[in-house]
Formats: sequence, C-alpha cells, structure tokens
Amino acid sequence: MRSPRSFFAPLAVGAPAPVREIPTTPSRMIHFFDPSNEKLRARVPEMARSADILLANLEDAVAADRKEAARTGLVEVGRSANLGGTPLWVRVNALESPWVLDDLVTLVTEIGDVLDVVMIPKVEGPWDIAYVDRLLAQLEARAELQRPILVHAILETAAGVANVEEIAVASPRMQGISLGPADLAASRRMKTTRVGGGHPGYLVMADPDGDIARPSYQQDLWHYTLARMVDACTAAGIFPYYGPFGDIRDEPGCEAQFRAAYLMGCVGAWSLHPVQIAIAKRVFSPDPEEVRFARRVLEAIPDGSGVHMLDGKMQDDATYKQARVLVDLADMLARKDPELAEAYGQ
Ligand SMILES: CC(C)(COP(=O)(O)OP(=O)(O)OC[C@H]1O[C@@H](n2cnc3c(N)ncnc32)[C@H](O)[C@@H]1OP(=O)(O)O)[C@@H](O)C(=O)NCCC(=O)NCCSC(=O)C[C@H](O)C(=O)O
Ligand SMILES: [Mg+2]
Repeated sequence: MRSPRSFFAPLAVGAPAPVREIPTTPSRMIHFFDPSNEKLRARVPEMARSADILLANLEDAVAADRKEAARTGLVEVGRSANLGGTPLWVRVNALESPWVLDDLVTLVTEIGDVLDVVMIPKVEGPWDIAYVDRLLAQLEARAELQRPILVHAILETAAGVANVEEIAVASPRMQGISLGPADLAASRRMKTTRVGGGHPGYLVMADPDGDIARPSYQQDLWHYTLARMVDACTAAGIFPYYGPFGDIRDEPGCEAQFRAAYLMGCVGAWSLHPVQIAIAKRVFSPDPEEVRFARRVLEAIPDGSGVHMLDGKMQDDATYKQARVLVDLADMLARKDPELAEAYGQ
C-alpha cells in the first residue's frame, strides 16, 4: 500500500496525474463484444448508441487463436469508430497469460487516448493492481497521454474476495469492481456449471411441522460476495457492478439477478447479448414512481433534518439521504436519456 503522501503522485516521469474523483456517468450495462468479429466491429456505432459502456473483450470467450485478431480489431475500432461519447473499455487477458503484456503495450500505445478503462481479470490482491498501475504509467508517459486510463478489477478468485478491501484502494486509477461468478465458482470449488444466477439446490428448508410438506426457499449464492464487494467499493469511492448472467434465454432470471444487485448498491451489470442491454436499462434506472416519492421526501425536508410524516411513513435525515441517492441517479440518467427524462417529469 502506497503512503497517503504519495498516493496521487504519477508512477512514471511524464505520466498524467491520477484523477482525484472517479467520473460518475451512466454505467447501467458494460456491453461485451468480441473485437475479432468483423460483423460486430461494423456494429460498434449502433452498439455505442444503445449501451452505456462498450467493452472489447480480449479474455475468456475469445479463442486462443483469435487473441491477436481481437487485439488488432480493437485497435481498428479505437482508431476509426465514432462512439458518440460512449466510454470504450477493454478486458485484457489475465495477468498470468502470455497475451496480457502485448495487450497493454499495444493498446495504450496505439489507442490509449480513446481508452477509458482497462478491466483486469482474476485480480488476487493489491499487488496485481500495483503491477498494472506502474506499467500503465510508463506506457502513458511514452505515448504522451494527457489523462490516465482507469482500472477495473474482476472479483473472481477466492483470494480476490479475501483481499477485496485492499484491491479497492490499491490505486487512484481504481474505477470499480465487477463480480465474476463463473471463475469465482471454479476458484472456490463451488459445485455449479452456471454463469451467475441462482441454483435450485441452494435452499433453506422450514422446520418440520407434522405431516405438512416442508416449504423450502432458494437463497442467493452471491449475496455474501456482492455485499462485501459493494461495501469495499463504496468505502473506497469507486463503483460496484454485478458481472455476467450466462443463461441468455432466461430473461426473467437475468432480471431478478440484476435487480438484487441494483437494490444492494451495484450501479450496473455486464450485458453479453443485446437482449441484456434492455434488461439492464430497465433494472438499473430507478422506477419513476419511486423517484417521484423521493422528490417529495426532499421537498418535505428542505434542510435534510428533523422528523416528518409522508403518507404515513416516517422521514428523517437518513431517508433524506436515501432519497438523494435515487434523485441524483435519476437526474444523471435523464441527462443522457430523453425518454427517462420524460418519465421522471423533467
Ligand atoms: C452468447 C453468444 C455466443 C450468443 O451469440 P449468438 O448465438 O450469435 O446469439 P443470437 O443468435 O441470439 O444473436 C442474435 C444477434 O445478436 C448478435 N449478437 C450476439 N451477441 C452480441 C453482442 N455481445 N453484441 C452485439 N451483438 C451480438 C448476433 O451476432 C446476432 O446478430 P445477427 O446474426 O445479425 O442476427 C454471444 O452473445 C456472445 O458471444 N456474447 C459475449 C460472450 C462473452 O463476452 N463472454 C465473456 C464474458 S462472461 C465471462 O467471461 C465470465 C466471467 O469472467 C466470470 O468469470 O464470471
Ligand atoms: Mg472470468
């Protein structure tokens, strides 16, 4: 851990100064696409219009013999595509892989000026972020970049979960953390073949009651990790995201998983397929009814203190802050989305 005195010092001579505040912009979905796929590259402007963040995936799901094509494809996208202001992220290959060094060197050198965030898979501890931090600073200095590229970690190893609080504060570049349930399941030796979502075997059963059939309730396998990740991120001033939901056809299941993450404090999730963009948009945009009520709370407590009653519900300093969260999010999203602006009465 760096000394607080030098935390915001650039890590290489000539590198841009680290940011003090992580930008708060719409990030309801981080949309994954494979940049080695020519058809998808041609659709980048269209994807950028519908997604809040566009992410070129170079890691898992891109076959070993397509890794270089994916990297080259992303350089082409970065040089030519008009993203209309939608942030461009990349998920590079894992730090132990044979591809990551070339990923970082090539991308920062060739298109560092248009890359907003580098997502690092399988982060195990703050040492992984420290490695990327210094390397990015050296590459940024050499490329004469004017702003630093931010870093997003995927929480997908048991060691990463054990160290999540230190990962979140490992660098001023840290933008956020996503849950990676597939790799995390493997790392923990969980007995599931699913990518996120629930499992019918993870149950709590009611006590026996004579001959009455005992009801049982499915629990959320990811609750503990997600909660820990949300607290680690929020305490560090960075953003938590639920990751992928692999059963593309199970739209209600995806929506339920995204909603649980939204309610717990996540700002967004990954979309792996166009149908999941719409789901994330729906889930991670606050409900207009709730925004209306939150505005009434703010109006009822102009100075944010004291106790008040609204529709039979007690309101005080804490509910004022809850209302502020919803209204600030709604206002931020409304600036991007005219339909939402209308739904929120702006
Ligand atoms: C999952 C997919 C392989 C499904 O693709 P496909 O079989 O082509 O689906 P459809 O036929 O329904 O597609 C309909 C059209 O939509 C286009 N499409 C599909 N996916 C995308 C996309 N991501 N972006 C834009 N457009 C997309 C198809 O080309 C079809 O178009 P057309 O032919 O013109 O009709 C595929 O969706 C996919 O590859 N998704 C991304 C997968 C991915 O990135 N996986 C890695 C992230 S998850 C992970 O790594 C786990 C994590 O790290 C952890 O550990 O938890
Ligand atoms: Mg993974």
